[in-house]
Amino acid sequence: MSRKKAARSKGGGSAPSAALPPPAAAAPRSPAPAPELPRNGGATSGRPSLSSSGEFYDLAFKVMLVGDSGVGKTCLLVRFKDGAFLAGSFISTVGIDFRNKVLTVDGVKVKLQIWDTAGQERFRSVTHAYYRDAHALLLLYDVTNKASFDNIQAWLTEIHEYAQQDVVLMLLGNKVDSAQDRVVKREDGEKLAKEYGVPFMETSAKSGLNVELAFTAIAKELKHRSMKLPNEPKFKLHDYVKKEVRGSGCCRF
Ligand SMILES: Nc1nc2c(ncn2[C@@H]2O[C@H](COP(=O)(O)OP(=O)(O)OP(=O)(O)O)[C@@H](O)[C@H]2O)c(=O)[nH]1
Ligand SMILES: [Mg+2]
Repeated sequence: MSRKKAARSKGGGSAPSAALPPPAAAAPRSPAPAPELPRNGGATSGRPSLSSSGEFYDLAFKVMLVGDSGVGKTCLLVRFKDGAFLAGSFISTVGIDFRNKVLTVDGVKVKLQIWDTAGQERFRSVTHAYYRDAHALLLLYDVTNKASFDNIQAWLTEIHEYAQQDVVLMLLGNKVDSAQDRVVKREDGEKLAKEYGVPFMETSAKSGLNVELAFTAIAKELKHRSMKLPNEPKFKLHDYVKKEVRGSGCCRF
């Protein structure tokens, strides 16, 4: 399993790095959860745990970024983790990489271990092995690349085959800052998401639009599933995303 980045046609740039945890096993569809991170979702213990970066957290979940090569998975992760954009460079991810971030959700510290997968076909067998331990998947396409949108159906088939049935899934149309190059309309993304019953939002790793929101929404859903309090109303991810996207002023970059 390599964490290195292979330089692609558009030149150099920095990439996230961290010691890569291995998948629990190579065989897909076997429902054995990783002991550290129980299925959707579980506290690691009754007490807070300490992350490798020295931050305490109450709950930990694995989130996987998937989608065609070049849609902006690595940039989305870097934007979320570091608040920066890897401008002008495209260093295609090799295999899989990961970064951790601890969020505070309704007063609870939630650690997201975010796995950044390679979109290139040749690494597909590597990423397959990681699906089954993912608590949530962010599936990306690029609004300036029609093929990446057309491939969403194939990605959903793959997800259906390899991920857990109860995995939290969200569709993201990235690069909305590139308004002049847009070829996939927001309505098309909305329609596809509705067809498959998944929450949807448009994002920009470049401007930061909705990046925090996408991860926060996932963390909220996982936290609510894990810590359902009596008398607490059910958290509805779809409704939350709709409300927050409207509030974020979806089309300002
Ligand atoms: N304009 C714009 N460009 C972006 C955005 N996100 C990523 N890019 C650019 O798109 C290219 C690909 O981004 P990456 O994040 O490396 O793509 P990836 O999905 O990780 O690709 P693989 O690792 O090959 O799967 C880079 O040149 C980025 O600078 C965005 O939101 N807006
Ligand atoms: Mg990448």
